[in-house]
Amino acid sequence: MLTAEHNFNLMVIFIREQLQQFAIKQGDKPSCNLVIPLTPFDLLGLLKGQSLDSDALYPRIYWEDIEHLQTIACFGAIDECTYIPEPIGEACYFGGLAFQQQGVQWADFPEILFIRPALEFTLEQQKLRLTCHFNGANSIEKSLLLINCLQKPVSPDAVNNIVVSREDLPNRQQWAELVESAIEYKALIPKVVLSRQTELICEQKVNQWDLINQWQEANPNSFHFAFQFSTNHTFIGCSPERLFSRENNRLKTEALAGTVNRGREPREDAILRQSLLSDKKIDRENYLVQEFIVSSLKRLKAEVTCSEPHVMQLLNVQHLRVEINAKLNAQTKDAHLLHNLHPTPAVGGCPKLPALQFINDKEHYNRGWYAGTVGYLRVDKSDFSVAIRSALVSSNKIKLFAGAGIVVGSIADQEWQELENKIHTILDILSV
Ligand SMILES: C=C(O[C@@H]1C=C(C(=O)O)C=C[C@H]1O)C(=O)O
Ligand SMILES: [Mg+2]
Repeated sequence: MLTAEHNFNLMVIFIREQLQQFAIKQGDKPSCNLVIPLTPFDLLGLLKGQSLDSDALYPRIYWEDIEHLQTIACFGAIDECTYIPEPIGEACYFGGLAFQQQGVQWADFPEILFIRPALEFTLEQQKLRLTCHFNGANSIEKSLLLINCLQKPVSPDAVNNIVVSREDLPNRQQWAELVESAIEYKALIPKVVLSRQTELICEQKVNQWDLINQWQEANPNSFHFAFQFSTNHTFIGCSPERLFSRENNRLKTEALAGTVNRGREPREDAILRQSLLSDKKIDRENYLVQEFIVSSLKRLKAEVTCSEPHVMQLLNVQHLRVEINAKLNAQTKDAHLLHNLHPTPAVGGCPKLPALQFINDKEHYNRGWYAGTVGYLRVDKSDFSVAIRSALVSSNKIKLFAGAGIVVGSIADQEWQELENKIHTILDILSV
């Protein structure tokens, strides 16, 4: 175990020695991962410290679950799948699914992408470990190469950038038309979630690691993630919503839908909070999600229970939330869960297919990984967040995404305001 005084270079030497000893014991075809305990340091700082042109260190992934049980930074890949893999042994895959498997044209972000990382730094209960993942010959050499490229962490700074322009797609007028046409379809599609892309151009290049750092400080009770598959684009997010987590055959999921803003003072906040629990339109937004999740799980022969609705408070908004627990059928795999649950009517609509068709036909831009799902898969455990409250960062551009569920009784102006509230935290960080 390293002591706190050891600097980064000593840590690299230490890791190299461990890898070399492991190679002597295992030969060049190791049969298990190598796990090395390290003195804790900041993982966002480690991601920030890496040079953009260290190709071997791509993909770069950051992940923190909503309960803060684990914070993870991954570098490099020893396997890449454009399908949902079924992990065996100690394998772990990080990745995600786009919102819709139709017409995804996001550079670097295909319909499905999962990678098995080469290096995985995991901070858990204040202890840091490095897991070197191996598959076959020369694996240890590959890990050594990556370790030799690693540069020391650089502490995240406050975001200090000026936004010079903003463009909404759809704009306010187009949004009103979109909401109106969704309401015209209400008999066929009782709920559809419509969304907007807001493109900000900043004066300087945006540091995505500083941005996610500040975003997670402002909204700690969320998942925090970043996926960077090449120099050009990083998809980041600070999402309050879980698609599901599974531990062996125990599944946790939720219906999170229905939004009001936070009050300026405690009394107003409490009134708004109460309105979430009593408003009919909000109840409908949420209930349609719950119904979809429960029936999807029952179709997979799971035993399902739901909690009473309660309120989840974030910095600028509060949501109605119902917890759903299930005991899975022994045959159910993560791929079944992903294909059956994603996208739920929290981001798509219901009935699922007509709602997705409506979004595909009418929305003004391509959602890509926004409202998709991101997370990881292992044999015994998997965890996926719904990729909302997310942004695509490239150079000096940030595309911010926000959506709102449209049901009978939705009013375009109020839903526009809901979109504004949902991106408020990040606009605040950028002082727009
Ligand atoms: C689609 C988003 O959020 C979803 C829509 C909500 C709503 O309309 O009330 C609330 C939470 C999420 O289910 C988003 O934030 O982009
Ligand atoms: Mg809503």
